[in-house]
Amino acid sequence: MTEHLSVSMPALGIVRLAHADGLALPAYETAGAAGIDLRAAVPESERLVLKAGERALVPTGLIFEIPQGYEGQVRPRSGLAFKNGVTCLNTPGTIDSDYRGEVKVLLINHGDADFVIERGMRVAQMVLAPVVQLAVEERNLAGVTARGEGGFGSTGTA
Ligand SMILES: O=c1ccn([C@H]2C[C@H](O)[C@@H](COP(=O)(O)OP(=O)(O)OP(=O)(O)O)O2)c(=O)[nH]1
Ligand SMILES: [Mg+2]
Repeated sequence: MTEHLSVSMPALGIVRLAHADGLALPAYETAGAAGIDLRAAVPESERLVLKAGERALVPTGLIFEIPQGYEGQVRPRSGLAFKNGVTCLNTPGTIDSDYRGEVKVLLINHGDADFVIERGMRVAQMVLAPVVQLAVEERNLAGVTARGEGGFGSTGTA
């Protein structure tokens, strides 16, 4: 499902760790999908049970080489959130382009039943997005604007 992608775009590199052997690599499930789904690389024999209210770091068994100038955003899957109350606690999780560790998904079970994570289950999705880095400068005063200090609903609701 990547034939339509521009060849001028840099590729996302993926290095598979031993515990992801046999799992499908993340891929765009449809031509217009924003994210690639991340699969749980938990051992077949030791299903991960996320009790109601519990959180867990779910291994993907993958190291990503994200091109410089991009980030990975780990986001929940709406199906898991709607059906099971299972979501990413730190959404969107930030994957830095210079991170070379295993990507993990921080799931939390907000539902009222145990949630069993099986090997290969698609537990989250990762959206690649461009990022800008700006120089950081300390200043004595901030410039005047019409908004000023107004915020947190200052413009009303209607
Ligand atoms: O859901 C996530 C979020 C982060 N990470 C990894 C990749 C990321 O590049 C790194 C650091 O993430 P972040 O900057 O959000 O965490 P931190 O608490 O600021 O840690 P650090 O001090 O290592 O930056 O942890 C994941 O594997 N999954
Ligand atoms: Mg950080």
